[in-house]
Amino acid sequence: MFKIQTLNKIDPDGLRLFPLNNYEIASEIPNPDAIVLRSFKMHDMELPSSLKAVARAGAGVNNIPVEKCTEKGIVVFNTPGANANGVKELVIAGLLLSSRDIIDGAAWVKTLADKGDEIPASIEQGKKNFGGQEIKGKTLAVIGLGAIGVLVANAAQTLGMNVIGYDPYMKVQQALKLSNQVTWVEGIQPILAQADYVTLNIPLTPETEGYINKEKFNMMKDGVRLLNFARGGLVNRSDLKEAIAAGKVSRYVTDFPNEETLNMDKVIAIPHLGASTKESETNCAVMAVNQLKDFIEDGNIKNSVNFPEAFMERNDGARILIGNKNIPNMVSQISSALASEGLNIDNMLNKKRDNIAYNIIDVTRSKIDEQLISKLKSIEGVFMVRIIQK
Ligand SMILES: NC(=O)C1=CN([C@@H]2O[C@H](COP(=O)(O)OP(=O)(O)OC[C@H]3O[C@@H](n4cnc5c(N)ncnc54)[C@H](O)[C@@H]3O)[C@@H](O)[C@H]2O)C=CC1
Ligand SMILES: O=C(O)C(=O)COP(=O)(O)O
Repeated sequence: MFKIQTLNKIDPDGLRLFPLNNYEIASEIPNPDAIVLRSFKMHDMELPSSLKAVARAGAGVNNIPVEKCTEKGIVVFNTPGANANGVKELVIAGLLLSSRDIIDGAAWVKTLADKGDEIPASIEQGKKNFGGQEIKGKTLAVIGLGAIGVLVANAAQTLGMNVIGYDPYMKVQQALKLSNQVTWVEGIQPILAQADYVTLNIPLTPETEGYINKEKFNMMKDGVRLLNFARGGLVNRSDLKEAIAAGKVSRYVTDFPNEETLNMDKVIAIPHLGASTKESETNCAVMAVNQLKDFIEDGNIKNSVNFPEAFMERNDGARILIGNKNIPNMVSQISSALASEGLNIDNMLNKKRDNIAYNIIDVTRSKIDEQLISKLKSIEGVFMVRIIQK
């Protein structure tokens, strides 16, 4: 029986892919093999020694102590692109909310509820206070051309916007999906200088914390509209406050409000709804569960943020999974240890990512003595060993 702990409510259409004869799923469960979560912050959590994997049903992994997981041999997964359409649609809504005074106008019109027959005339009289501008013909800068950024860029382009994009680390698969009407800009200064609207679609990492600061605001046009559907920490709060007060930013639309931004003028605050659609929740949960099952049952890795991609067809024997530091002489020590136990390697995969290597080894024997685990773990540099018996 594998034990799965859920730290957020996970879409049932995903969870039901865990066969109940083989999996126990609960929000509180001792010694879990794996955790599935959405935005729950795991940083203060003790990582149980039983934990083999963490699956983020979503994109951002800043709520997970990824480095600590890697040290403990815990594989962290996310679900790239699975909620990108949900976020794209809300970013487009954000573009419109920042352009037309829909929110203030809708709040004002409610105040007329007791005015009876005067309502239509009052509306025509008062609507002049809620005018706006159109997005057609305006320039949108998309910062981060990943799963979300590319969808936003393409959609905004079809709405008649002049779309420019910036992403020094863009993946080829994303480049192939980007409309050829979107202009690629090399530097952050030239892209911010041209933009009437800026949308942030980059991850929050130690490098991007406070990415939009005084220096970047100074590169922008006066009256720019800034959209942040990525993470609150990307924007320096006090610099934002100054930029709004100075008229540099005419609207800040964010899916990640906090105590300060909620109390600022010109801020449209949304309660982190980007991925809160049935479609995105199902897509993320299904992808997370399938990836997790493939890892727990067969050791294959797809869409991990800390381990290399690894897939090998199984034979009829047992499977040994080994994580080790990416240093010389590991494979020969591992195969000597297996040979000393009389194990014959049938098939082997060795994949590397940054400082770590991951091995999938199929042997001809179907049952292996679990003592092999401590023998392999005694090799300097090996930090994770698991045996999947046939
Ligand atoms: N509001 C919401 O509910 C949601 C928010 N998000 C946030 O959006 C972020 C992006 O999501 P996806 O597009 O799915 O991820 P992704 O990984 O497909 O795309 C991120 C892109 O940002 C680029 N990038 C990284 N650092 C950069 C920098 N300094 N300058 C320019 N580009 C940079 C990467 O090269 C990549 O192409 C997530 O990390 C998450 O924080 C994601 C999903 C839902
Ligand atoms: O996928 C992401 O990065 C998100 O921000 C979505 O978060 P959620 O799953 O809605 O808590």
